Amino acid sequence: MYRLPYFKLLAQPSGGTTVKKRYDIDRHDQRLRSLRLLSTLVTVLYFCYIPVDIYLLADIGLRSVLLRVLVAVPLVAFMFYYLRRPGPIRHKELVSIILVSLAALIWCLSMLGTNDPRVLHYFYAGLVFQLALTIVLAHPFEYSVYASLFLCACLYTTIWFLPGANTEYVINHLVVGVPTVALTLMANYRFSYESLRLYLQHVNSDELRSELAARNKALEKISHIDPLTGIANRRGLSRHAASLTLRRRSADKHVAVILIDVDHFKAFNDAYGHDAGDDCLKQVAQAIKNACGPRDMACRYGGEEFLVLHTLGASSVLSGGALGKRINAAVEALRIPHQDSSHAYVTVSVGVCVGIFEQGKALKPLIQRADQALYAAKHAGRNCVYEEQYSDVASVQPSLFKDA
Ligand SMILES: Nc1nc2c(ncn2[C@@H]2O[C@H](COP(=O)(O)OP(=O)(O)OP(=O)(O)O)[C@@H](O)[C@H]2O)c(=O)[nH]1
Repeated sequence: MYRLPYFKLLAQPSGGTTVKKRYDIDRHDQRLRSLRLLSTLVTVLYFCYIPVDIYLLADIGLRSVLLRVLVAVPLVAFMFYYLRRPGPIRHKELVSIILVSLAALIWCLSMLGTNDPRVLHYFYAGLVFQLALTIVLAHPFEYSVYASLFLCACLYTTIWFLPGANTEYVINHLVVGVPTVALTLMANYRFSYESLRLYLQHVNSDELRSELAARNKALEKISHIDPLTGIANRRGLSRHAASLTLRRRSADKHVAVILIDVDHFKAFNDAYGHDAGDDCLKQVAQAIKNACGPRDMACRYGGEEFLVLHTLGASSVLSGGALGKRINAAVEALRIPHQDSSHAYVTVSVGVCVGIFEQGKALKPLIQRADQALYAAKHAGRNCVYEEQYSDVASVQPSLFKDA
């Protein structure tokens, strides 16, 4: 069976329920606000017509006042009370549209009491109710259709009982009434459909935005991790260093940069193959990470080189040199055979530089000094730790921590 696109959209599944239910829930407040405002305006307009009734059709003036005050006022009061209560927006819209339909019925009943033939001109005003039902209050299309049918039934039943009404008058009225009903219903359909379509567009772009945010977050996480060893990469180090400067604004700013380089790694690759080299790097990375404290940052600095940013301060028990030694010992303890090393196992050389890490300043000077210390460790025979102190004014000679 053919269904209008508006109803197809409403019936579509969305987030475990239907579009209709989500639309009603998500747009409740917005729809209620406009329903309240427009209902108030329509009510004011409705009661403003009392003097018009009295002026144009004096014989039904009292009847009109009584019907509007005794019947319409309590109904309007009930509607505004109901709009304030919690409940689904569709129920509130239904109450509002029923009230407008009843207001039209009350108006028709008033007209029935007159003997004044001028009522035939005035009766065209009944079509104003159609405008209120479909365009002004802009209720959901299905409600507007039922209410329009009810209004047509009221108007074109009453019309036969008006003084002086004949077939020609009824046809004249229909000539205006039928297009008014049809065109306003079309306008209402368009409005209902467009509102729903815009809402769905909004939902889709919201979903896309949150999906994009989640993917960006995942991507951001991945981009800070070295895929081979699973520890941080240089980007991760930069991010950590930046957060460190923020956190350590007034605290002790001493840090130790520890550079670790696997000894004779080219020879290891040549002897055992690249895959075994990869596996060795993974184990070394894990050993370095395990040797570090919770506030330290271990990263793969490049190739077979690692860097640890060790935060010194009241909470840190180990000095930079001591942590360097611990890392050196941890790698040696892995006992990864290395036939081309004089130590018979895979070892690392370590360069340490302790210095002040100022906010906004790059780590680079400290890393350069750590690299010099590492170079010294390599030249001293490898598998040892060298440390440098860094200050802007003085350069300090490397000192040996552990004999190879
Ligand atoms: N398997 C593997 N090898 C790597 C990786 N990255 C770098 N390398 C290798 O690491 C080796 C580094 O060699 P060198 O810079 O000469 O240093 P080395 O042989 O360790 O000598 P020293 O540092 O002086 O003790 C090169 O052969 C690179 O190919 C990697 O991700 N996996």
